[in-house]
Amino acid sequence: MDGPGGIDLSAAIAAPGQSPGAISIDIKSVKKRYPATANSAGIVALDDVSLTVKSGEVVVIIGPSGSGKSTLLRTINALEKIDSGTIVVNGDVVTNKATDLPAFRSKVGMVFQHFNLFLHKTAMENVILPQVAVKRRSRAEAEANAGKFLAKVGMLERANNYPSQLSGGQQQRVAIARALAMNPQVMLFDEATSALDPETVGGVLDLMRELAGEGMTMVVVTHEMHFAREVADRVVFMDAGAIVEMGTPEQVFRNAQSERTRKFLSLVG
Ligand SMILES: Nc1ncnc2c1ncn2[C@@H]1O[C@H](COP(=O)(O)OP(=O)(O)OP(=O)(O)O)[C@@H](O)[C@H]1O
Repeated sequence: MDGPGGIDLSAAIAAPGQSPGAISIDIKSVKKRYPATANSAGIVALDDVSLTVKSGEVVVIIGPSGSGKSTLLRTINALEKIDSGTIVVNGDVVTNKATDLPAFRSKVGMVFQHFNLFLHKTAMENVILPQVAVKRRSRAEAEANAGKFLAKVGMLERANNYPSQLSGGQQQRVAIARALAMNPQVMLFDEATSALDPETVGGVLDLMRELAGEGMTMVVVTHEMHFAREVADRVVFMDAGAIVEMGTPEQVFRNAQSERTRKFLSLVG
C-alpha cells in the first residue's frame, strides 16, 4: 500500500471503528427542494433518494446535468440541508440538529471541482492549516503529516508553491492531500476532474484509483465513464432527482434495465 512517495498509508487511511462491509453511509428517503425565487420556479433536486455505502466501497454517481448528483453528494456532509429523510455517516446522524457539524465534517473529506485552495497560502500551508484549526494538531505534527500526504500525491517538491504557480491537476492533488491529512473516514469527490486540462485529468484519476485500492470509502460524482467502469464497486444512475438504477459496472453499463439509463449511456459512450 505504498503511495507514489513510497509511504505506507494504510494506517492513516483505515478509519477507526470501520470494519470492511459495515454500512458507512446510510441515506434514507431524502427529499430536497430548492424553493422558488423571483427568477426561477422551485426545483425538486432529490426525490425520495435512498442509498447505502459500505465501508471500503467505491460508489460512482452518474447522470445527466441537473439530475441531482452534486446535491446528493453535498447532503452527505451537510453542505446542503434536506427537507425530509435521514443521513447517517459512520454513526453520526448528519440530519440531527444536535450533531456538531464542524467535528463531523472533519471526518468527511470533500474534493470540489474548483479545488477551493487558499490562494495566498503555499501548498504546504494549505495542507497544514485545517489540521491545526480543526483537528487542533500542533504545528510540528501538522507539518510532518502535510509532508507525508503531499509526498503521497506527488507534490512534495512543489510544497512551497502557491496555487497560482501550479496546474489545475497539481492544485487538485494538493486539495486531495489536504483532505487526506484530516484522516477522513469517507471521501466525497464532486466532479474532481471536470475543470482540468485533459492532460492533467489522468494523474488525478490515477490518484483516486489508488485511494480506492487502499480501501478508502468513496462516493464519486463524475462524467468520466471509464473511471466508473473500472473503479466503481457500484454505479448509481440518477435522473430528475431520483436514483433510476444502481448495480455493478457490469450490470449498469452492459445490462441496464431502464430505458433512461440506456439512453444516457448511449449518449456519453
Ligand atoms: N442553490 C441552488 N438553488 C436552486 N436550484 C439549484 C441549486 N443548486 C442546484 N439547483 C438545481 O437542482 C437541480 C440539481 O442540481 P445538481 O447540481 O445537484 O445536479 P447535477 O446532476 O450535479 O448537475 P451537473 O452534472 O450539471 O453538475 C438542478 O435543476 C439545479 O438547477
